[in-house]
Amino acid sequence: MNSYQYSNNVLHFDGVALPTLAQEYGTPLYVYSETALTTAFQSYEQAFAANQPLICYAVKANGNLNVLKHFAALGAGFDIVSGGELQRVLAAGGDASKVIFSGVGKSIDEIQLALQVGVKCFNVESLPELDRINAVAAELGMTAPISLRINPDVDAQTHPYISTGLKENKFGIAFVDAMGAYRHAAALPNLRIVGIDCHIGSQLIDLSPLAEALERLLVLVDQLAAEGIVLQHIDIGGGVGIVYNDEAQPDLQAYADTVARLLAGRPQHLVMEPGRSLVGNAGVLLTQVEFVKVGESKNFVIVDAAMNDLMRPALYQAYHAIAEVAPHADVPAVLADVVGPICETGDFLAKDRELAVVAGDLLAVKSAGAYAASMASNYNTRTRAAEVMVKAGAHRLIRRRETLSDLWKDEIL
Ligand SMILES: Cc1ncc(COP(=O)(O)O)c(C=O)c1O
Ligand SMILES: N[C@@H](CCCC[NH3+])C(=O)O
Repeated sequence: MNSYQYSNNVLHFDGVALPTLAQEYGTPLYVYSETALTTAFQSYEQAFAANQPLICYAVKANGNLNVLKHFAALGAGFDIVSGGELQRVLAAGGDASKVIFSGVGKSIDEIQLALQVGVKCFNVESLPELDRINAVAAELGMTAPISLRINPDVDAQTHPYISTGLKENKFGIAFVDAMGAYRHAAALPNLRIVGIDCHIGSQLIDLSPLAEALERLLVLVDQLAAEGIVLQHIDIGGGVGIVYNDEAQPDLQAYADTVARLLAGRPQHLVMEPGRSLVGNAGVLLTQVEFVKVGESKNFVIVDAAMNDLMRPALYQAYHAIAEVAPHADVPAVLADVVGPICETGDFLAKDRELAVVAGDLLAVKSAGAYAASMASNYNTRTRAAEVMVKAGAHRLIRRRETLSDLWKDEIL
Protein backbone atom coordinates (compact mmCIF):
# COMPACT_ATOMS: atom_id res chain seq x y z
CA MET A 1 0.00 0.00 0.00
CA ASN A 2 1.28 3.48 -0.80
CA SER A 3 0.26 5.80 2.01
CA TYR A 4 1.98 8.83 0.45
CA GLN A 5 0.46 11.21 -2.03
CA TYR A 6 1.31 14.70 -3.22
CA SER A 7 -1.76 16.84 -3.57
CA ASN A 8 -1.41 20.53 -4.50
CA ASN A 9 2.35 20.01 -4.19
CA VAL A 10 2.03 19.03 -0.52
CA LEU A 11 2.85 15.58 0.80
CA HIS A 12 -0.11 13.80 2.37
CA PHE A 13 0.14 10.70 4.52
CA ASP A 14 -2.98 8.54 4.67
CA GLY A 15 -4.91 11.56 3.42
CA VAL A 16 -3.53 14.08 5.93
CA ALA A 17 -1.41 17.04 4.79
CA LEU A 18 1.80 16.80 6.77
CA PRO A 19 2.23 20.60 7.26
CA THR A 20 -1.10 20.63 9.13
CA LEU A 21 0.31 18.18 11.65
CA ALA A 22 3.59 20.09 12.01
CA GLN A 23 1.61 23.24 12.69
CA GLU A 24 -0.65 21.63 15.26
CA TYR A 25 1.83 19.42 17.11
CA GLY A 26 5.29 20.80 16.26
CA THR A 27 8.31 18.88 15.06
CA PRO A 28 9.96 16.43 15.27
CA LEU A 29 6.82 14.33 15.13
CA TYR A 30 6.17 10.67 14.48
CA VAL A 31 3.13 10.09 12.28
CA TYR A 32 1.57 6.64 11.86
CA SER A 33 -1.08 5.54 9.39
CA GLU A 34 -3.74 3.33 10.95
CA THR A 35 -4.78 2.17 7.49
CA ALA A 36 -1.23 1.01 6.79
CA LEU A 37 -1.10 -0.86 10.13
CA THR A 38 -4.30 -2.69 9.28
CA THR A 39 -3.17 -3.49 5.75
CA ALA A 40 0.16 -4.88 6.97
CA PHE A 41 -1.51 -7.07 9.58
CA GLN A 42 -4.08 -8.36 7.13
CA SER A 43 -1.42 -9.15 4.55
CA TYR A 44 0.06 -11.63 7.06
CA GLU A 45 -3.36 -13.09 7.82
CA GLN A 46 -4.08 -13.52 4.14
CA ALA A 47 -0.68 -14.92 3.17
CA PHE A 48 -0.71 -17.46 6.01
CA ALA A 49 -4.45 -18.20 5.84
CA ALA A 50 -3.81 -21.92 5.31
CA ASN A 51 -2.19 -22.16 8.74
CA GLN A 52 -4.41 -19.78 10.76
CA PRO A 53 -1.41 -18.53 12.74
CA LEU A 54 -1.32 -16.61 15.98
CA ILE A 55 0.42 -13.41 14.89
CA CYS A 56 2.26 -12.11 17.93
CA TYR A 57 3.25 -8.53 17.13
CA ALA A 58 6.79 -7.81 18.42
CA VAL A 59 6.15 -4.91 20.79
CA LYS A 60 9.75 -3.70 20.66
CA ALA A 61 9.19 -2.42 17.12
CA ASN A 62 6.69 0.19 18.31
CA GLY A 63 5.11 -0.06 21.74
CA ASN A 64 2.75 2.92 21.61
CA LEU A 65 -0.41 1.89 23.46
CA ASN A 66 -2.60 2.89 20.53
CA VAL A 67 -0.61 0.75 18.14
CA LEU A 68 -0.92 -2.19 20.54
CA LYS A 69 -4.64 -1.56 21.04
CA HIS A 70 -5.15 -1.49 17.30
CA PHE A 71 -3.37 -4.80 16.77
CA ALA A 72 -5.20 -6.36 19.72
CA ALA A 73 -8.50 -5.35 18.10
CA LEU A 74 -7.36 -7.05 14.89
CA GLY A 75 -6.83 -10.25 16.89
CA ALA A 76 -3.07 -10.12 17.37
CA GLY A 77 -1.09 -11.68 20.16
CA PHE A 78 2.14 -10.08 21.31
CA ASP A 79 5.81 -10.97 21.51
CA ILE A 80 7.39 -9.23 24.51
CA VAL A 81 10.92 -9.04 25.85
CA SER A 82 10.43 -7.38 29.24
CA GLY A 83 8.01 -6.92 32.10
CA GLY A 84 7.61 -3.36 30.89
CA GLU A 85 6.40 -4.54 27.50
CA LEU A 86 4.02 -6.94 29.23
CA GLN A 87 2.57 -4.07 31.26
CA ARG A 88 2.17 -2.08 28.05
CA VAL A 89 0.25 -4.90 26.41
CA LEU A 90 -2.04 -5.18 29.43
CA ALA A 91 -2.51 -1.39 29.61
CA ALA A 92 -3.54 -1.44 25.96
CA GLY A 93 -6.13 -4.15 26.60
CA GLY A 94 -4.11 -7.00 25.06
CA ASP A 95 -4.90 -10.59 25.97
CA ALA A 96 -2.20 -12.14 28.20
CA SER A 97 -3.06 -15.61 26.98
CA LYS A 98 -1.80 -14.56 23.53
CA VAL A 99 1.53 -13.24 24.82
CA ILE A 100 4.84 -14.98 24.27
CA PHE A 101 7.77 -13.86 26.37
CA SER A 102 11.14 -13.84 24.57
CA GLY A 103 14.54 -12.57 25.72
CA VAL A 104 17.79 -13.91 27.16
CA GLY A 105 17.67 -12.30 30.61
CA LYS A 106 14.21 -12.60 32.17
CA SER A 107 14.33 -11.52 35.81
CA ILE A 108 12.56 -13.27 38.67
CA ASP A 109 10.08 -10.39 38.95
CA GLU A 110 9.32 -10.51 35.24
CA ILE A 111 8.74 -14.27 35.34
CA GLN A 112 6.44 -13.89 38.37
CA LEU A 113 4.37 -11.25 36.64
CA ALA A 114 4.13 -13.26 33.43
CA LEU A 115 2.97 -16.34 35.34
CA GLN A 116 0.46 -14.38 37.38
CA VAL A 117 -1.17 -12.81 34.35
CA GLY A 118 -1.09 -16.10 32.43
CA VAL A 119 1.07 -15.62 29.34
CA LYS A 120 0.84 -18.18 26.56
CA CYS A 121 4.46 -19.26 26.94
CA PHE A 122 8.02 -18.36 27.79
CA ASN A 123 10.47 -18.66 24.90
CA VAL A 124 13.39 -19.94 26.92
CA GLU A 125 16.91 -19.19 25.79
CA SER A 126 19.19 -21.14 28.20
CA LEU A 127 19.35 -23.98 30.74
CA PRO A 128 19.70 -21.65 33.76
CA GLU A 129 16.62 -19.81 32.57
CA LEU A 130 14.69 -23.11 32.55
CA ASP A 131 15.76 -23.69 36.13
CA ARG A 132 14.77 -20.16 37.14
CA ILE A 133 11.32 -20.37 35.56
CA ASN A 134 10.77 -23.76 37.19
CA ALA A 135 11.76 -22.38 40.60
CA VAL A 136 9.55 -19.29 40.30
CA ALA A 137 6.61 -21.39 39.12
CA ALA A 138 7.12 -23.82 42.03
CA GLU A 139 7.09 -20.95 44.51
CA LEU A 140 3.79 -19.74 43.08
CA GLY A 141 2.38 -23.28 42.96
CA MET A 142 2.02 -23.01 39.19
CA THR A 143 3.18 -24.77 36.05
CA ALA A 144 4.93 -22.60 33.47
CA PRO A 145 4.29 -23.16 29.75
CA ILE A 146 7.62 -23.12 27.96
CA SER A 147 9.00 -23.26 24.46
CA LEU A 148 12.72 -23.44 23.68
CA ARG A 149 14.23 -20.87 21.39
CA ILE A 150 16.65 -22.79 19.22
CA ASN A 151 19.62 -21.11 17.62
CA PRO A 152 19.75 -22.94 14.30
CA ASP A 153 23.11 -21.44 13.22
CA VAL A 154 21.71 -20.11 9.97
CA ASP A 155 23.08 -16.95 8.37
CA ALA A 156 20.20 -14.50 7.99
CA GLN A 157 22.28 -12.29 5.68
CA THR A 158 21.40 -9.09 7.43
CA HIS A 159 23.33 -6.42 9.35
CA PRO A 160 25.52 -8.15 12.00
CA TYR A 161 23.87 -6.16 14.81
CA ILE A 162 20.42 -7.52 13.93
CA SER A 163 21.42 -11.09 13.12
CA THR A 164 20.42 -13.39 15.97
CA GLY A 165 20.59 -16.98 14.72
CA LEU A 166 24.33 -17.57 14.43
CA LYS A 167 26.48 -19.60 16.82
CA GLU A 168 28.29 -16.47 17.96
CA ASN A 169 25.03 -14.64 18.84
CA LYS A 170 23.82 -14.58 22.44
CA PHE A 171 20.36 -15.80 21.51
CA GLY A 172 18.75 -19.20 21.82
CA ILE A 173 19.94 -22.70 22.70
CA ALA A 174 22.46 -24.24 20.32
CA PHE A 175 20.94 -26.73 17.92
CA VAL A 176 23.27 -29.47 19.17
CA ASP A 177 22.18 -28.87 22.78
CA ALA A 178 18.47 -28.68 22.02
CA MET A 179 17.44 -32.29 22.74
CA GLY A 180 19.34 -32.25 26.02
CA ALA A 181 17.62 -29.01 26.98
CA TYR A 182 14.17 -30.43 26.19
CA ARG A 183 14.95 -33.52 28.30
CA HIS A 184 16.09 -31.24 31.11
CA ALA A 185 12.84 -29.26 30.84
CA ALA A 186 10.74 -32.44 30.75
CA ALA A 187 12.27 -33.49 34.05
CA LEU A 188 11.42 -30.24 35.83
CA PRO A 189 8.10 -30.59 37.66
CA ASN A 190 6.81 -27.04 37.28
CA LEU A 191 7.32 -26.71 33.55
CA ARG A 192 5.02 -27.76 30.74
CA ILE A 193 6.64 -28.01 27.31
CA VAL A 194 4.36 -26.45 24.69
CA GLY A 195 6.50 -25.35 21.78
CA ILE A 196 9.63 -24.60 19.87
CA ASP A 197 10.82 -21.27 18.56
CA CYS A 198 13.57 -19.70 16.53
CA HIS A 199 14.42 -16.22 15.37
CA ILE A 200 17.41 -15.73 13.11
CA GLY A 201 17.45 -11.99 12.55
CA SER A 202 15.63 -8.93 11.42
CA GLN A 203 15.27 -7.07 8.09
CA LEU A 204 15.52 -10.24 6.01
CA ILE A 205 15.14 -9.68 2.29
CA ASP A 206 16.22 -13.11 1.07
CA LEU A 207 13.78 -15.41 2.83
CA SER A 208 15.52 -18.71 2.12
CA PRO A 209 17.38 -18.66 5.48
CA LEU A 210 13.98 -18.58 7.23
CA ALA A 211 12.90 -21.75 5.46
CA GLU A 212 16.26 -23.33 6.23
CA ALA A 213 15.85 -22.50 9.92
CA LEU A 214 12.33 -23.98 9.97
CA GLU A 215 13.57 -27.17 8.32
CA ARG A 216 16.14 -27.50 11.07
CA LEU A 217 13.49 -26.96 13.75
CA LEU A 218 11.32 -29.67 12.24
CA VAL A 219 14.12 -32.20 12.64
CA LEU A 220 13.95 -31.49 16.37
CA VAL A 221 10.14 -31.59 16.42
CA ASP A 222 10.31 -35.13 14.99
CA GLN A 223 13.02 -36.24 17.39
CA LEU A 224 10.97 -34.90 20.29
CA ALA A 225 7.84 -36.68 19.09
CA ALA A 226 9.83 -39.91 18.92
CA GLU A 227 10.62 -39.41 22.61
CA GLY A 228 6.99 -38.77 23.43
CA ILE A 229 7.23 -34.97 23.64
CA VAL A 230 4.55 -33.66 21.30
CA LEU A 231 4.61 -29.90 20.85
CA GLN A 232 1.50 -27.74 20.55
CA HIS A 233 3.03 -24.96 18.50
CA ILE A 234 5.90 -24.00 16.25
CA ASP A 235 7.00 -20.37 16.39
CA ILE A 236 8.86 -19.27 13.26
CA GLY A 237 10.09 -15.96 14.73
CA GLY A 238 10.06 -12.47 13.29
CA GLY A 239 8.66 -11.14 10.08
CA VAL A 240 10.09 -10.31 6.69
CA GLY A 241 12.18 -7.26 5.86
CA ILE A 242 10.71 -4.05 4.48
CA VAL A 243 11.69 -1.77 1.62
CA TYR A 244 13.69 1.18 2.93
CA ASN A 245 15.42 2.03 -0.33
CA ASP A 246 15.90 -0.16 -3.36
CA GLU A 247 15.62 -3.59 -1.74
CA ALA A 248 13.50 -6.16 -3.53
CA GLN A 249 10.16 -6.48 -1.74
CA PRO A 250 10.32 -9.85 0.07
CA ASP A 251 7.67 -12.24 -1.21
CA LEU A 252 5.48 -12.86 1.84
CA GLN A 253 3.15 -15.21 -0.01
CA ALA A 254 6.04 -17.35 -1.26
CA TYR A 255 7.37 -17.54 2.30
CA ALA A 256 3.92 -18.43 3.64
CA ASP A 257 3.55 -21.13 0.98
CA THR A 258 6.91 -22.61 1.97
CA VAL A 259 5.90 -22.61 5.63
CA ALA A 260 2.55 -24.23 4.76
CA ARG A 261 4.33 -26.91 2.73
CA LEU A 262 6.83 -27.64 5.51
CA LEU A 263 4.11 -27.80 8.17
CA ALA A 264 1.60 -29.80 6.13
CA GLY A 265 0.17 -32.73 8.04
CA ARG A 266 1.65 -31.64 11.35
CA PRO A 267 -0.59 -31.11 14.35
CA GLN A 268 1.22 -28.01 15.64
CA HIS A 269 -0.33 -24.57 15.58
CA LEU A 270 1.71 -21.86 13.83
CA VAL A 271 2.93 -18.84 15.81
CA MET A 272 4.97 -15.93 14.48
CA GLU A 273 6.48 -12.74 15.86
CA PRO A 274 6.63 -10.03 13.18
CA GLY A 275 7.50 -6.49 14.22
CA ARG A 276 9.10 -4.27 11.61
CA SER A 277 6.92 -5.36 8.68
CA LEU A 278 3.71 -4.56 10.58
CA VAL A 279 4.66 -0.98 11.46
CA GLY A 280 7.85 0.12 9.67
CA ASN A 281 6.35 1.59 6.54
CA ALA A 282 3.28 2.77 8.41
CA GLY A 283 5.26 5.61 9.97
CA VAL A 284 7.18 8.77 9.11
CA LEU A 285 9.28 11.10 11.19
CA LEU A 286 8.41 14.65 10.33
CA THR A 287 11.18 17.16 10.85
CA GLN A 288 11.88 20.80 10.07
CA VAL A 289 15.01 22.23 8.47
CA GLU A 290 16.85 24.57 10.85
CA PHE A 291 19.71 25.56 8.58
CA VAL A 292 21.32 24.68 5.30
CA LYS A 293 25.03 24.81 6.01
CA VAL A 294 27.45 24.93 3.12
CA GLY A 295 30.66 23.32 4.35
CA GLU A 296 34.17 23.16 2.98
CA SER A 297 33.88 19.63 1.67
CA LYS A 298 30.28 18.74 2.50
CA ASN A 299 26.91 20.38 2.76
CA PHE A 300 24.63 19.79 5.70
CA VAL A 301 20.89 20.06 6.02
CA ILE A 302 20.52 20.53 9.76
CA VAL A 303 17.10 19.42 10.96
CA ASP A 304 15.32 19.38 14.31
CA ALA A 305 15.17 15.57 14.52
CA ALA A 306 18.25 13.70 15.58
CA MET A 307 19.74 10.33 16.41
CA ASN A 308 17.82 10.32 19.68
CA ASP A 309 14.59 10.26 17.62
CA LEU A 310 15.83 7.81 14.98
CA MET A 311 18.88 5.86 15.98
CA ARG A 312 18.98 3.42 13.09
CA PRO A 313 21.24 5.41 10.74
CA ALA A 314 23.82 5.99 13.49
CA LEU A 315 23.62 2.45 14.84
CA TYR A 316 23.39 0.37 11.68
CA GLN A 317 24.22 2.88 8.93
CA ALA A 318 20.60 2.25 7.99
CA TYR A 319 19.07 4.02 5.01
CA HIS A 320 15.80 5.94 5.39
CA ALA A 321 14.28 7.66 2.38
CA ILE A 322 13.62 11.38 2.89
CA ALA A 323 10.94 13.31 1.03
CA GLU A 324 10.47 17.06 0.70
CA VAL A 325 7.03 17.81 2.09
CA ALA A 326 6.38 20.87 -0.11
CA PRO A 327 8.96 20.75 -2.92
CA HIS A 328 10.23 24.05 -4.36
CA ALA A 329 10.59 24.58 -8.07
CA ASP A 330 12.89 27.58 -7.58
CA VAL A 331 15.47 26.32 -5.07
CA PRO A 332 18.61 24.63 -6.42
CA ALA A 333 19.23 21.12 -5.12
CA VAL A 334 22.38 20.45 -3.13
CA LEU A 335 24.05 17.20 -2.21
CA ALA A 336 24.02 17.11 1.57
CA ASP A 337 24.05 15.02 4.71
CA VAL A 338 20.88 15.37 6.77
CA VAL A 339 22.03 15.80 10.35
CA GLY A 340 20.53 16.59 13.73
CA PRO A 341 21.57 19.04 16.44
CA ILE A 342 23.16 16.40 18.72
CA CYS A 343 26.85 16.73 19.60
CA GLU A 344 27.97 13.51 17.92
CA THR A 345 29.55 13.07 14.51
CA GLY A 346 27.37 9.97 14.19
CA ASP A 347 24.23 12.09 14.50
CA PHE A 348 22.97 11.82 10.97
CA LEU A 349 19.67 10.73 9.46
CA ALA A 350 20.96 10.43 5.90
CA LYS A 351 24.14 10.81 3.89
CA ASP A 352 24.62 12.38 0.47
CA ARG A 353 21.05 13.20 -0.52
CA GLU A 354 19.96 15.61 -3.24
CA LEU A 355 17.66 18.10 -1.53
CA ALA A 356 16.25 21.43 -2.59
CA VAL A 357 15.39 22.97 0.76
CA VAL A 358 15.58 26.17 2.76
CA ALA A 359 15.28 26.78 6.50
CA GLY A 360 11.75 26.18 7.72
CA ASP A 361 10.97 23.46 5.18
CA LEU A 362 9.57 20.15 6.34
CA LEU A 363 11.09 16.78 5.52
CA ALA A 364 9.44 13.40 5.93
CA VAL A 365 11.85 10.67 7.01
CA LYS A 366 10.17 7.51 5.79
CA SER A 367 9.94 3.98 7.21
CA ALA A 368 10.01 5.39 10.75
CA GLY A 369 7.18 3.31 12.19
CA ALA A 370 9.50 0.57 13.49
CA TYR A 371 12.47 0.85 15.83
CA ALA A 372 12.27 4.64 15.81
CA ALA A 373 10.14 5.99 18.68
CA SER A 374 10.72 2.72 20.54
CA MET A 375 14.49 3.28 20.46
CA ALA A 376 14.35 7.00 21.24
CA SER A 377 16.40 8.48 24.06
CA ASN A 378 16.80 11.76 25.89
CA TYR A 379 20.43 12.27 24.92
CA ASN A 380 21.46 15.95 24.99
CA THR A 381 18.39 16.55 27.19
CA ARG A 382 16.10 16.32 24.23
CA THR A 383 12.48 15.53 24.95
CA ARG A 384 10.83 12.65 23.19
CA ALA A 385 8.74 13.69 20.21
CA ALA A 386 4.98 13.43 20.07
CA GLU A 387 3.19 10.71 18.11
CA VAL A 388 0.11 11.14 15.94
CA MET A 389 -2.15 8.55 14.31
CA VAL A 390 -3.68 9.41 10.95
CA LYS A 391 -6.45 7.62 9.16
CA ALA A 392 -8.14 8.51 5.88
CA GLY A 393 -7.71 12.25 6.30
CA ALA A 394 -8.30 12.42 10.08
CA HIS A 395 -5.70 12.60 12.82
CA ARG A 396 -5.39 12.21 16.58
CA LEU A 397 -2.59 12.71 19.06
CA ILE A 398 -1.50 9.40 20.61
CA ARG A 399 1.45 10.60 22.66
CA ARG A 400 2.13 14.11 23.89
CA ARG A 401 5.56 15.64 23.41
CA GLU A 402 7.55 15.03 26.57
CA THR A 403 8.12 18.10 28.72
CA LEU A 404 11.43 19.11 30.21
CA SER A 405 10.14 18.63 33.76
CA ASP A 406 9.25 15.02 32.82
CA LEU A 407 12.93 14.56 32.11
CA TRP A 408 14.34 15.33 35.52
CA LYS A 409 11.40 14.58 37.77
CA ASP A 410 13.17 11.50 39.16
CA GLU A 411 16.45 13.25 39.82
CA ILE A 412 17.31 14.04 43.43
CA LEU A 413 18.75 17.45 44.10
C1 LIG B 1 12.77 -12.71 19.43
C2 LIG B 1 12.33 -11.73 18.41
N1 LIG B 1 11.09 -11.83 17.89
C3 LIG B 1 10.62 -10.96 16.98
C4 LIG B 1 11.41 -9.92 16.52
C5 LIG B 1 10.82 -9.01 15.50
O1 LIG B 1 11.51 -9.10 14.32
P1 LIG B 1 11.11 -8.22 13.06
O2 LIG B 1 10.94 -6.83 13.53
O3 LIG B 1 12.26 -8.39 12.15
O4 LIG B 1 9.87 -8.80 12.51
C6 LIG B 1 12.72 -9.78 17.01
C7 LIG B 1 13.59 -8.72 16.49
O5 LIG B 1 14.51 -9.00 15.76
C8 LIG B 1 13.18 -10.69 17.97
O6 LIG B 1 14.41 -10.58 18.47
N1 LIG C 1 16.45 -2.31 16.22
C1 LIG C 1 16.71 -3.06 15.03
C2 LIG C 1 15.99 -4.36 15.00
C3 LIG C 1 16.19 -5.08 16.26
C4 LIG C 1 15.65 -6.40 16.19
C5 LIG C 1 15.48 -6.97 17.54
N2 LIG C 1 16.09 -8.26 17.69
C6 LIG C 1 16.48 -2.22 13.80
O1 LIG C 1 16.13 -1.11 13.90
O2 LIG C 1 16.65 -2.65 12.71
